[in-house]
Amino acid sequence: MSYAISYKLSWIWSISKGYRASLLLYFILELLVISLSLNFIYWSKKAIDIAMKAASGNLTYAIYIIVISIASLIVLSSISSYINERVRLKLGVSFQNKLVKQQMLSQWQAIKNWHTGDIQVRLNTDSVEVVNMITTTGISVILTAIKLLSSFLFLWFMDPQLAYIILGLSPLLLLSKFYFKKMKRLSAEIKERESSLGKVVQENLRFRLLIRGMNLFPSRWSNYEEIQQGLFNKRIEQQDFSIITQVIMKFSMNIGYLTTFIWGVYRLQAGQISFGTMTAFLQLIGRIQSPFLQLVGFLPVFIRFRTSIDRLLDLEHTNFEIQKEGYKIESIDSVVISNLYFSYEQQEVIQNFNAIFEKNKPTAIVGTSGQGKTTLIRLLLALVKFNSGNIFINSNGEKLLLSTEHRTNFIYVPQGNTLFSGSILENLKAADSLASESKLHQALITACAEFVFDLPAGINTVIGESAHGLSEGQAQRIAIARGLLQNGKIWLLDEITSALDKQTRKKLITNLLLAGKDKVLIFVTHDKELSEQCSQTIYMK
Ligand SMILES: Nc1ncnc2c1ncn2[C@@H]1O[C@H](COP(=O)(O)OP(=O)(O)OP(=O)(O)O)[C@@H](O)[C@H]1O
Repeated sequence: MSYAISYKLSWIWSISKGYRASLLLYFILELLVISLSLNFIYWSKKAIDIAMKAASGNLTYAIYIIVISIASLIVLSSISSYINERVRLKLGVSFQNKLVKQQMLSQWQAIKNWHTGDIQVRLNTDSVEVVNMITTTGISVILTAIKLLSSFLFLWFMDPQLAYIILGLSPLLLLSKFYFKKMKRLSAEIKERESSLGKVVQENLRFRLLIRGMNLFPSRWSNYEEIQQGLFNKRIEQQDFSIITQVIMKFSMNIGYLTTFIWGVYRLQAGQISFGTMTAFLQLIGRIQSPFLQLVGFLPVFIRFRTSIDRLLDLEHTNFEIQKEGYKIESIDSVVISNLYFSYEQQEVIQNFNAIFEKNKPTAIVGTSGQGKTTLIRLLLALVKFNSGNIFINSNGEKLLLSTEHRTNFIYVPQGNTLFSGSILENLKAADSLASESKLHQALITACAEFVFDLPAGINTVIGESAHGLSEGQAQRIAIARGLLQNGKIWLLDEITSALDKQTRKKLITNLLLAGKDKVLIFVTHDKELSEQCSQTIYMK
């Protein structure tokens, strides 16, 4: 989507909050550097003229000023680069933190619509593009324009005719609509292809074993190669276009230099200018041409920046959950659902659903695939909002309307493999960073995960991405232990016995029913043995 310029500007302005003073200081220092460098040109011209007896004055004094100008120039430009680097890094981190946090809090619509590979590309490349523009490139553009203008005015004061000739020779055609349009199109196409590549790479790597196992390697590889080739072709097209524009630029730049040189030499011979003025001409032409070249070089960066803003704004324009501090409820008697309706977009998944989940009375929720069991869990965890009806928690006779702040009272063990890469201990500590050794052991024992103690590195065993290195049943039991460490009074356990053998399943059910006897227990399950041991069974159909 393309956003209005005023909207983009106010967005950028908001990103720079907290860094504006440092950016202003950087800008002022760079301005000083520009004026010092012009001062240097003026005094070098003067020194040469004094030395050639073309002007009167004190040569030692002129040299003194030249040395001071150069020394101050070095000091000031070092300080300004230091400030700029710091701001760039700090702003980069805070901006990326904000974006990652938003994405971690995104609601189901965004999760469904946005591929993590695409999000990663946007977070890693587009955010860098925006931060660089705010901290460095944007200010450099203004400074370069000032440099160009001041050098041009300086030259104009010395020789107006020459100044006009140089201006006329500048490759202004590069600022044409054609150039902008083509660069904008190429930049958008490249970014789109980068996102597509990000998606395929992420999935091809995540499922690499499965892909080979399912004999899908040839098709997934050719899919990858096709996208990579498309991206390569677009980059080549952009490179060729840049090279052609650079050639045009260099050509006119050299003509500009030659013109100045010939013009100066003839005027020097005719005695119309001094030798000092001639050297100042040659220095100034460099000082006009190089900022001009820089300004033209900024154009593709600027075009990429505009595309990046659109891409990041698209990402930001998704729905996010407002973070609220968790609130622990002292005592929970029951969770009540009444007349609940919920739909994903057009599809109604839950209609007029009613249930009471009481403590000491474990509930089994059963139903065929696609009936809305996982959706019900999402509703209980306030991860999705229902259309109508109510969910409330009964606590000592008080009815608390369910909201995200109550999530901290839940223990949720999702189905499947949900361990993070790192050690088993790190996974457990993610739930309770202060858990004592005995608490960790107890959780593992209740979850029938004693096998952890027999591993060569025990609880410090490192597991790979998606719990690589553990069986599905083992990963599931560690995930249960992790859930148990959270001290919630409402337990939501989704298909926790699906990957276990009969004996372990039986033991796990006994352990959980015992450990959770004063809790509100809700099992989503296809396991008949488990549902038979529950006080009530709710069928979803
Ligand atoms: N993020 C989503 N966006 C749109 N529709 C969804 C989404 N998640 C689930 N659905 C739809 O909602 C319906 C219920 O899905 P849900 O995952 O709750 O079923 P389930 O009973 O848990 O199934 P299973 O036993 O297979 O896990 C399905 O028809 C599914 O297509």
